[in-house]
Amino acid sequence: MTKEQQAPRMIDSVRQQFDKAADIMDLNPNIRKILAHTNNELVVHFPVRLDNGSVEVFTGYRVQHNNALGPYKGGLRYHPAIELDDAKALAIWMTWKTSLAGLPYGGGKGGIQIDPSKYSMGELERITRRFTHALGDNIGPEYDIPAPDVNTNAQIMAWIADTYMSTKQPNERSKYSHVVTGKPVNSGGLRGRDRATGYGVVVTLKAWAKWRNTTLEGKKYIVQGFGNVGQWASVFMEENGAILTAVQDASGSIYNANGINPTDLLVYMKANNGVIANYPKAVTLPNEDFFAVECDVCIPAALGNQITALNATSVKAKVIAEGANGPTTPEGEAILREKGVDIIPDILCNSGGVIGSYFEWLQNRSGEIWEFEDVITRLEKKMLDSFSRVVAASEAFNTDFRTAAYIEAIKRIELTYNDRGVFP
Ligand SMILES: NC(=O)C1=CN([C@@H]2O[C@H](COP(=O)(O)OP(=O)(O)OC[C@H]3O[C@@H](n4cnc5c(N)ncnc54)[C@H](O)[C@@H]3O)[C@@H](O)[C@H]2O)C=CC1
Ligand SMILES: O=C(O)CCC(=O)C(=O)O
Repeated sequence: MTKEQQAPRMIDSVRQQFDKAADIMDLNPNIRKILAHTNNELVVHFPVRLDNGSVEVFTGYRVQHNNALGPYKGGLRYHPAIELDDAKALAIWMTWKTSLAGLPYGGGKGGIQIDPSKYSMGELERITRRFTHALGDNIGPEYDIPAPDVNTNAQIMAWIADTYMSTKQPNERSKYSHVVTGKPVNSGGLRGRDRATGYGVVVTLKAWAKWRNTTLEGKKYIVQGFGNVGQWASVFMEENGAILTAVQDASGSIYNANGINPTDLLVYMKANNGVIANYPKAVTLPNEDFFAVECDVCIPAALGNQITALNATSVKAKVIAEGANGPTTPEGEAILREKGVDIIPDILCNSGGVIGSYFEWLQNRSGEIWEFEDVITRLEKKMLDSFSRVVAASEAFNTDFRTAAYIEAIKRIELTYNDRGVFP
C-alpha cells in the first residue's frame, strides 16, 4: 500500500481526474496550463472574542479556481480538518460542476478551520461575521458567491449577507443580497434550495435506473452522511419506493435489514443532538463495515476520500451516487470499475445544489420570487439534460461517466477561451 493510498488527498484526486480527461479530449495545451492552476488563494486569520472573554484567532480560506464562464461560485465549509489544498480541490470541482450544468459561473470554495460543535450560537455568529469582514470584497454578487456546504446552513448565509450588505451604502444595500445563496426564504432565499442537492441526487439515480432498464422501487440503499444532502436524498429515495438499510454519520453507523424510515430517523435526531447514534430501531454497525453492507445503491453524502483502495473491494452496491464532493479516490474508483460498479460522479450527481443557487441568484437579481413547483421542474430538467450529455460523451469517447462529465465541462470552458481568440 503506497503512502497516497493510506492518506489520499482530494487535490491529488481532482488533478488525476483532470489529467485523464484532458488527455482523452486532447485539450489545448495552453488552456490545460491555465486550468491546472487556481486563480486566487486567500487565507485569512481573524480574531473573535468568545463567550468566556478570551480571544481566539481563526483561519479561513477562499480559493477561486477559474472564472472564464462567470463569477466564482461554491460553498463554505466549517470543519476542523479543512486546509488550503482541500479548498483548492473543492474549488476546482466547482468549476467543472458549474460548467457541466451550463451555468454562467466559475468555481470557488472555502471555509473556516473550526469544529462548530464546540462554539455557542452567539460565537458562531461573531465568527461568521468576522470572517465575512476579513473576506471583504474578495466575495461579491457579481464576483464570488458563497453558499452552504458542510456544517454551514441558511442561518450562516443570512449572517454573511447581512454583514456584507452592511459594508455598502444604505441606499444600495438591497443590490447586494445575492452575495450568497442558500439564504433563508424570508431573506431572499429560494423555495426548495434546502432540498435541491438531495433531490438532484435522486433525479440522477432515477435517470441511471432508466438507463439500466430498471427502477428504484424496492432497491436497498445506504447513505453516508445524514446532513442536508443525505437527509433529503433519503426522503426522495423513500418517495421512489427504495429501502434505506444503513446510515453512517460522524457519530457512528446503524443498520436494519428491514429498512430504516428516514422521517422517523430525523425525528429521533432532532431530540438527540442531531446525530443518529443509538437510534433504537436499528443495530449499531462498526464504522469500517459500512460500505460492505449488502445493497443496490450507495450514496456517500459526507466528506471526501471515503471509498478508497482500502475498502472499495468490499463494496456491494451496483451504483455509487456521489452526493458528497470527492468521496471516491481514483484508486478506489479503479477497483469499483473492475467490479462493474457504476458511478454517478459528484460534479453531475450533486449539482442540484448549485443549480438551485443559480435560481436564487437570478431571483435576487431580478426581484422575482419563484414558486416551489417551478424550481423543482426547472431543476429536474437541467439535471436530466446534464445526465444525457454525460451518457452521450461517455459513448462518444468510450470512457467512464466521470471522465465523460469532465470532458463535457472542460469542453465548454475551452470553447469560451477559443471564442475569445486568446489561446488558439
Ligand atoms: N449542501 C449542499 O448543497 C451541497 C453539499 N455537497 C457536498 O455534500 C456533502 C455533505 O454536505 P452537507 O450535507 O451539506 O453537510 P452537512 O454538514 O449538512 O452534513 C454532513 C454529514 O456528514 C456527516 N459526517 C461528517 N464527518 C463524517 C465522517 N467522518 N463519517 C461519516 N459521516 C460524517 C455528519 O455527521 C453529517 O451527517 C459534502 O461533501 C458537501 O461538499 C455537494 C453539493 C451541494
Ligand atoms: O450552491 C452553491 O453555490 C455551491 C454548493 C457547493 O458547495 C457544491 O456544489 O459543492
